[in-house]
Amino acid sequence: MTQGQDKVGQRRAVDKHFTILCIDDESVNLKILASIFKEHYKVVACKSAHQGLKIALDIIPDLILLDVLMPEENGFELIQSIKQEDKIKHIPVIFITGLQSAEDEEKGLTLGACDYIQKPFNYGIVRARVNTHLEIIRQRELLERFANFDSLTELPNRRKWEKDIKEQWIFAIEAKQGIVIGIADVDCFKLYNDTYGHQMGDIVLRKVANALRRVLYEYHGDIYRCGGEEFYFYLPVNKKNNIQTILAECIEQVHLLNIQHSTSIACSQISVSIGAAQISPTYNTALESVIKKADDKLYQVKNSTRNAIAFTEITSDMTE
Ligand SMILES: Nc1nc2c(ncn2[C@@H]2O[C@H](COP(=O)(O)OP(=O)(O)OP(=O)(O)O)[C@@H](O)[C@H]2O)c(=O)[nH]1
Repeated sequence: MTQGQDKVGQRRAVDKHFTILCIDDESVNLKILASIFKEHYKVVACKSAHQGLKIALDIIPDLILLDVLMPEENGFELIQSIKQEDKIKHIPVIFITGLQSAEDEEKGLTLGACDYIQKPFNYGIVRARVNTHLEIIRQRELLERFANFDSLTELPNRRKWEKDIKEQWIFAIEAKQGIVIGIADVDCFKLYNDTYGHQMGDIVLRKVANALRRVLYEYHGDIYRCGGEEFYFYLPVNKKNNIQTILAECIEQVHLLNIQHSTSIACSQISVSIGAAQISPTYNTALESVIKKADDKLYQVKNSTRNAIAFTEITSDMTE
């Protein structure tokens, strides 16, 4: 296989993650659309607006190709229903229709369609227009990724933390499950930079991030880089997770990196301090107060030995 072919192959593999939902009451049109797109995208076809809405809500496609004239509910009515559903209102809809007047086209676009293609259509034009809209989605996904990730450690960043922790918090409340919120901070990192240089410091941050992530992922938690050498994390509490053991494993895995730190006052190797708070939250508990408790605990360790854990279990009325 040539390098060029390989690239095309990779591109196709990436494209396959897009799903196009085609809604048209004519089987022959659905067959044509499937034949145009099935090589590069996943195509789901359906023959009525009612069914189309149900499928869209179920599979959340990346793009919808929609006929206008259909028995019972028509495409103009369906797009209005789509735009009222939070889960799918962002999905681009392209009308493919036999209606050829400027008024109809204006109506379709005003109702929120991103494009309007008249039948009989040219295969190449349909393909090009669909590709353009999927390319916009691809770019948006890329931007979102960059906006949510820290390029040095490849961990999600503070922006993502703020979004995810709210979701995890709500999940814990509804599932009546405990959650641990923690902060891990590299010890004497300024001294490390001063002794070994900033570039070596960057390598340490990457390695520490990786070591902590490996442990927390194993127990279905997640970790975020929220400051220079400060990592926020959460862990779900369940019968299988012994929290104190997991936190001790985090400390241990950082030790096992075996990175010498001759000027540290905490340890002769790179180490982290961890502050963490466990709670079974209710709608009356404030997430910020639990993060503050974890921060207080971290402060406590930093003011003593460092290279250790300070953990507290708090009740939903915030008493320890
Ligand atoms: N190499 C590197 N250093 C960073 C980065 N972000 C922050 N830092 C450094 O991290 C150091 C943090 O210093 P301090 O807040 O004084 O904390 P510390 O020296 O780790 O001391 P304790 O937390 O009290 O143990 C500063 O010197 C920052 O310059 C980064 O991306 N790369």
